[in-house]
Amino acid sequence: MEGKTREEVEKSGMIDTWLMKHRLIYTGATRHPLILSIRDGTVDLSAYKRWLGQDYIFVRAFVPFVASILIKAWKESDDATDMEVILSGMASLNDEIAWFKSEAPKWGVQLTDIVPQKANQDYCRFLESLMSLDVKYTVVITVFWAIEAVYQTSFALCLEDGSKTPAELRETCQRWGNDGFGQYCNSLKKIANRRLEKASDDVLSAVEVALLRVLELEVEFWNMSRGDA
Ligand SMILES: Cc1ncc(CO)c(N)n1
Repeated sequence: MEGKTREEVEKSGMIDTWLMKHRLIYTGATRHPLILSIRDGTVDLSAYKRWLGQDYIFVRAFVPFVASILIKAWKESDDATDMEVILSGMASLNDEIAWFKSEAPKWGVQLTDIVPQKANQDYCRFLESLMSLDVKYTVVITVFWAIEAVYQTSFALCLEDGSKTPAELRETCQRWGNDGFGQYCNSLKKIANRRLEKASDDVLSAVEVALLRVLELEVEFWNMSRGDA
C-alpha cells in the first residue's frame, strides 16, 4: 500500500486497494476469453463442457475448504453473524452440486468419468494447504471472497444488456451472476475488509500473496477449457 497512509486505505477498504494495484491479473480472471465468448455468443461448446466437468470436481473440493473457514469463524471471529454468511455459502454449494448433476447429462458429460486436469489439481491442493489450522481466518475469508467474486463478476458480465449469451447457457450465468449471489459476495467482502482493518502487517502480506495466487489459479482454471493442457 505504498503512497497511501494506513488511514486512507482503511477508508476505501483494503480489498479495493489491492484490486486496483493488481488490476491486470484481476481482469484476466474476470474477463477471460471463455467468458467473453459466452457473452458474445461465439462460445465453443466443447470448451463449456470441459469447464463443466472440471468445475464439478473443484466445487466438491471447495466444500471442505469452506467447512474449515466455518470452524475458524466459530473460533476466531468477533462477529457471530460471520458464521451465518459462511453457512449460507455452504448451502449454495449444496445447490451447486445438485445443479452440476442435472446439468451434465444435458451435455452428455459423465461426471463420474472426469479426470482432474493439472490446473484443477493445483487449485485443489492450494485449498487444502489453506485448511491447516495455522492459516488465519483473515487469510481464508479473503480467499473465499475472491473465489466467489471471480465467478460472480465473470458470469454477471454475460447477463448485462447487449450480451449475446446463448439461451442454453443463461441458466449457468444466472447461477453465479444473479443479484442474490452478488449480495452474498458483498457480505463476504465486508467481513474480509473488517478483518483486514485490524490485521497486522504480516497477516496483510500473507493475504495479498494468497489473493494473487487465487487470481492466477482462476486464470489457469479457465484456460483448461481450451483443452490443450
Ligand atoms: C474455479 C472456480 N472458482 C470459483 C467458483 C465459485 O464457486 C467455482 N465454482 N469454480
